[in-house]
Amino acid sequence: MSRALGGLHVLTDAAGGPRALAAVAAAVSAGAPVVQVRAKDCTDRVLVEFAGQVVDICAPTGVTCLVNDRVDVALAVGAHGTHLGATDLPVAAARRVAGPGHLLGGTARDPETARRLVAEGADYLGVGPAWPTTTKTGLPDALGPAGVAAVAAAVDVPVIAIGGVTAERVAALLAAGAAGVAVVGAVTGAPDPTAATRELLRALAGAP
Ligand SMILES: Cc1ncc(COP(=O)(O)OP(=O)(O)O)c(N)n1
Ligand SMILES: Cc1nc(C(=O)O)sc1CCOP(=O)(O)O
Ligand SMILES: [Mg+2]
Repeated sequence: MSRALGGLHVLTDAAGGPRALAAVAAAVSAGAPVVQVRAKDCTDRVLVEFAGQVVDICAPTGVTCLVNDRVDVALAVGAHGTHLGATDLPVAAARRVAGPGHLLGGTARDPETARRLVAEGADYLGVGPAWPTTTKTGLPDALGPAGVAAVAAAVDVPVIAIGGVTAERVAALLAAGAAGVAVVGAVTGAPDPTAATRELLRALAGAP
C-alpha cells in the first residue's frame, strides 16, 4: 500500500504526555494524513511508550505515522517511517536497518543536501525553517518561500515545508512547489487543535 506523504504533517509537542496525545487524536479525527512523533529530552522507555500510543491512535485510521530521529523506535512500535535530521543516523544507514518498505524522510535546507538525501534513499524531505519559529532554537535564518522553491526544484520527492507555518502562509509554500507542510505550534499550540487542523487542510486544498 502506498502511504500519504504529502499534505499536512502534524508533529507532536516535544514534551509528549496526555496533552500531546489529545492533540494527535484531534488532528487525526480532523483528517490530518500524516503524524510525526517528535519527543525530546525523554528516556527511551518514555519515548517508546509515547510513540506506541501515537501508533495506536493512527492505526485504525490509515494515517501515516512517522517517528522523528529514531529508526529503532519507529521499527519497534510499528510506525510507517522515520524522519532523520543532520545528527541522526544517515538516511543510507537507516535504509539498511529498516529495509525498503519503511518510509524515510530527511531534513534539507539547500538543493545540494536535498539531492544527496534523495540519492541515499529519502522518500520525502522536510525543508525549513520556512519562517522564523519559536518552537525550536538554533535554526539558521528562515529560507522563505524562495528557499523552499530552490529545494523543491532540485528533487522529485515530496518537499514538506516546516517552520512558522500557518494556514495563511500555506498558499505561498504550495506556489513554491511544496507538496505539503509540517506544523507543531499551529496545531498543538492552538486552543482548538481540531479546528486548527481543518483550517490548515482547507488551505492545503486551495480553499480561499
Ligand atoms: C517534516 C519535517 N521536516 C524537518 C524536521 C526537522 O527534523 P530534524 O532536523 O531532525 O530536527 P528535530 O525535529 O529533530 O528537532 C522534522 N522533524 N520534520
Ligand atoms: C522541528 C522543526 N524543525 C525545523 C527545521 O527547519 O528543521 S523548524 C521546526 C519547528 C516547527 O514548529 P512550528 O510549526 O511551531 O514553527
Ligand atoms: Mg530529528
